[in-house]
Amino acid sequence: MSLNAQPAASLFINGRPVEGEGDALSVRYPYTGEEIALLHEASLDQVAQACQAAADAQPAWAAMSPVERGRVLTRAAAIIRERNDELSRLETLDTGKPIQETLVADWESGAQALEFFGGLSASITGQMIPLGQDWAYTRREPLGVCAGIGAWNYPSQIACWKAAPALVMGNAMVFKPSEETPLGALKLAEILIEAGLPAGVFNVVQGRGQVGAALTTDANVDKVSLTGSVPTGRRVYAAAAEGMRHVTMELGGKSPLIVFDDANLENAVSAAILANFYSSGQICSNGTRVFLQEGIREAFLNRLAERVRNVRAGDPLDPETQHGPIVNAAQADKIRAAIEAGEQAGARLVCGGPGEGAFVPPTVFADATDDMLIARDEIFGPVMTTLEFYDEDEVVRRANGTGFGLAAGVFTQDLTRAHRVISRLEAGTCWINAYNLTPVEMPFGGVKLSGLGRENSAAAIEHYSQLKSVYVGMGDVEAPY
Ligand SMILES: NC(=O)C1=CN([C@@H]2O[C@H](COP(=O)(O)OP(=O)(O)OC[C@H]3O[C@@H](n4cnc5c(N)ncnc54)[C@H](O)[C@@H]3O)[C@@H](O)[C@H]2O)C=CC1
Repeated sequence: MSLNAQPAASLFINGRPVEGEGDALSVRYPYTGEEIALLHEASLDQVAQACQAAADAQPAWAAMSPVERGRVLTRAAAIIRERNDELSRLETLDTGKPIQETLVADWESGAQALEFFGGLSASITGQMIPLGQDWAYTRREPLGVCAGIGAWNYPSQIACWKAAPALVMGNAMVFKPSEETPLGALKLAEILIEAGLPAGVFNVVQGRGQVGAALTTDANVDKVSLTGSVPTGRRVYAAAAEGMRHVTMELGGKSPLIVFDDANLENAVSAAILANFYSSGQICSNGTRVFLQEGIREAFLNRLAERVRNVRAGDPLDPETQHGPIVNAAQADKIRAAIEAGEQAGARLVCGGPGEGAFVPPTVFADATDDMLIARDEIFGPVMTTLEFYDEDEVVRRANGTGFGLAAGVFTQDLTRAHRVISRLEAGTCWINAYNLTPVEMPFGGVKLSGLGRENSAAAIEHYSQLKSVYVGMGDVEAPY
């Protein structure tokens, strides 16, 4: 079967495909390394053109009624669902993630975001504030042009999660996917046009960090929403600050998953698998520090090793495959270096290891300590670090002993302990007796270095709009002289 995934052109500006005038960008299928498309980055002029197209198109889009804007998004969701098979295959080629994942978790999650915000659109209202004779009201207005910058692990989902709330509020968007996974966003641009979005409201530029930096500081850009690493987040936030631009930062993590002695063992093991190995571990909210209370530790590790041994790794396009390759060789090397550091520091390898070529197997460390690199750094690969603990206060302190604060999970049958512990954890997105479920109805985002702002749910609306307050005088104006 041909793996050719060459799009009509590299960029999408003002409603049509446009070829990039910048450096070449080779897109490779992570499983075979084969080139599936050859794109070109946007030149800096083309970044400015895309932002200008967005600025020109935005006022008319914002002037449409909310129900009309919502309808466009709802139609786009339906088109995505009709083409889910084809889109998921492309997502698998772009990312290397198993087709059994992309069929249910990528475009489908994007469609849910479009559906959710499309439906919410018409019910977003302001406030009426009585002031005696006078009164005031508030209007929720668009910001203008929003820049979206994505990571490579969930490229199409990220594009939809950013586009849906931005567009529904009457903003226009220029989106730059990760240079590793540039294909899905181009499909989203086509689908939105087909669904009735006016030309120029959603544009796609391609490129590496330099293109992202130009987008962040373009004079037409009012907001930047980034999904990426903490170092990139720092740079983008600082650059955006110069123009007083709004930001949403969805950054990395090293999240704790705490398993108390009384937890349901099988569910806790399942959650730890979902928290570490889905998408070959390339998920920002992963619970990569698994704290095991001493009484459950041995049974947990035995059962985990038993289940991980059954994983089916292989060709991501094979529907039976559960574990795919790492996105590229550089990332695989980085993961292997972390595994080596774990072994050298004296942590015990329970299962897995460095693997070969594009593949790193699900890897579990035991007997780790908090100061080891594998317990401190985001590895962004299938590496779980387990740590032993004795009591609640201790585990809360250790779980919070990180600069990150994206997510956290607790497994226990004790209702009051579950809520007590969660309330003390410094994390933006938490789970009790579950892990890594991110329904569109629930706000998603981090605290501390893991970012600011929230995606999904009605909370995202606040981050893609600004409030105007209007005081209405109903009587005479009294002045002192
Ligand atoms: N919190 C969240 O929702 C998520 C966070 N992530 C995080 O993303 C990281 C992995 O993704 P990567 O693509 O490796 O991240 P990255 O930080 O290397 O790149 C992210 C994006 O920023 C762009 N970029 C790089 N330098 C830039 C600059 N100076 N100005 C503007 N844009 C720039 C890149 O081209 C890319 O599109 C991990 O740390 C992961 O935790 C990933 C998925 C979800």
